[in-house]
Amino acid sequence: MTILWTACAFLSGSLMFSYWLGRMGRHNLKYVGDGNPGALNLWKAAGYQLGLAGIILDFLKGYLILGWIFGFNLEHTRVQGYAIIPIALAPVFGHAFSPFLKGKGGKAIAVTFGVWSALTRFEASLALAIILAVGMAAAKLLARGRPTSPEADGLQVAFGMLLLGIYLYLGGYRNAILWVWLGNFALISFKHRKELAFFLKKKHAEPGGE
Ligand SMILES: O=P(O)(O)OC[C@H](O)CO
Repeated sequence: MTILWTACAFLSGSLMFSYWLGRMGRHNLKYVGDGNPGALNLWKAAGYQLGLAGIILDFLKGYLILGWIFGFNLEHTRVQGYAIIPIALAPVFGHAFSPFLKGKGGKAIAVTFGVWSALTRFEASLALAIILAVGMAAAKLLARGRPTSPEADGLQVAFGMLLLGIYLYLGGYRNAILWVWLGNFALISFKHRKELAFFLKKKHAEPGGE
């Protein structure tokens, strides 16, 4: 059953709603902004109505499938022990490596919120949203109101996910949930590898850098 549920969750995550909404509005998100087939670029290309629809649908494809499989309550779920790990990670991997885009999916931020909403009844998603909002406000202050770079945004997302892991650990979440977080964190870092590499290179290029 675990394999079947994992396959269903992967298929749900691989549905590229933002990308398809963009195509319906004659926008190819591969050529918008950073080329990510996600809701932010849909918003930029087609406006806030479609952008919001993209965010909601990309969120729901993680939330609803896991809610259905886990029964919207992880304390009394029919899925036992570590079986939740592949199932919970499947929507995120589905979006990141969608077969509908020949394996080149998106950065998986919106679906990550859906997954953590289903796993923790919104608690971890709220924590992540607050972490990212505080990070964005701090970055805006540092940039003195100028728009932040895509590299800085990517660093913030990866760092936010790292802080979410600390939050889950301190919150006493069980090992299986912490493994889900580790997989999600690794994937988000991988999908932002160019942005992270930019900062690593910059540090090495600085006088005194190794
Ligand atoms: O991470 P995605 O692919 O869900 O896209 C969402 C937003 O565009 C984040 O930048």
